[in-house]
Amino acid sequence: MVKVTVCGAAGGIGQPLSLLLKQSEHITHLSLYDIVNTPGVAADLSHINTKSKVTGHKGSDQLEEAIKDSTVVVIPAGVPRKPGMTRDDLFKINAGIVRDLAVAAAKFAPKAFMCIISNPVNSTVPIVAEVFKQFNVYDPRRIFGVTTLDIVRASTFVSELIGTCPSSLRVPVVGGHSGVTILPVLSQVEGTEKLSQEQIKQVTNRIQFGGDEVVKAKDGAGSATLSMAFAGARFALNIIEAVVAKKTGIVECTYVDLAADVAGAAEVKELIGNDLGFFSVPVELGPNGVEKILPIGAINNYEKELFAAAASELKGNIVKGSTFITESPKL
Ligand SMILES: NC(=O)C1=CN([C@@H]2O[C@H](COP(=O)(O)OP(=O)(O)OC[C@H]3O[C@@H](n4cnc5c(N)ncnc54)[C@H](O)[C@@H]3O)[C@@H](O)[C@H]2O)C=CC1
Ligand SMILES: O=C([O-])CC(=O)C(=O)O
Repeated sequence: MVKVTVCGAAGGIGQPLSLLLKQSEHITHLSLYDIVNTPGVAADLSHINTKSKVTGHKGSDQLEEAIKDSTVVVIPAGVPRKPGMTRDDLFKINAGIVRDLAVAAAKFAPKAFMCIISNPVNSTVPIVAEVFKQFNVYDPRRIFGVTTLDIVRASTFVSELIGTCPSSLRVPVVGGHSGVTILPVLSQVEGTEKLSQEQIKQVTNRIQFGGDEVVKAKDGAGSATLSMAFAGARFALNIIEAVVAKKTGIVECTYVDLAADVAGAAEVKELIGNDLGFFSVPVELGPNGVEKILPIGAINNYEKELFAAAASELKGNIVKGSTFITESPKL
């Protein structure tokens, strides 16, 4: 059985994400959870003639049934930004939502691969980690912050400049998932040497603030949903390929706990400093999730400046997420 549960399945991301996941022949059960509208979304998707059974679950009374024994749990639940807001402004509402979903997962699907989309990702992933620790089921190889949209955007924006095929251009983007904590490593991308430093700066800024571009264009109607659904499905399906189909050599940048006792973590910590617990790094996926953390590789002086500018904000975000759980009454 390969059960994938989408929490927030009736939302702007949740619906197209579920549609993309319904196309996978590896998934046998697609479980859709939300506090509204899931019966309709599930009935609709269930008519698609692919392998997975689709079930809809609405409201917290049905959360256990929704999430129980999931192989993968994808969480795009919570509120999105409006113009003028930062991702951190979403913490007030989304931290509690993500905590409650993490509690259900820790109790009823402790072995699930957790893919966290809800913002602020820099803080919500530490929240999930702390919840799993409290339930003594924490495995840092199985909890991921989904930063794939940054990579997708970077491939698009850089390709536009250097004239390559966007779907095959791989641009490493490490760090976190908000503004200056998003760190594109363009010096490692062949073809960028022909760009001026001004162009590099501009495209770096566009990647870091790509989310704001969409928030502004949607003008109060939310943030990226369709591109996020694409990115989220790519990430979740890569996990499934690695775990279920045992495909090797799949590498994605994703925001993980560097405490993961896996090859490569120490090397990355040396580059970014020991006190940053979570960081998006290139990860090789395997049957247990994070198989190997790959080196970030050489970065140039401009990128070193970006790394330095990211550290304090990212650290603050991580502490805010962790302490939301550790400084509250025991769950
Ligand atoms: N990681 C990333 O790169 C990105 C993250 N996001 C984030 O994803 C989140 C969702 O965005 P949208 O889908 O646009 O929002 P949306 O408002 O369209 O959908 C969110 C869904 O979550 C549901 N929900 C609320 N509380 C819930 C709970 N306790 N349990 C289950 N479901 C619950 C809502 O009913 C709604 O259907 C936001 O926090 C947004 O900032 C958005 C884009 C990119
Ligand atoms: O910008 C937002 O609030 C949503 C998001 O994370 C993104 O599009 O990267």
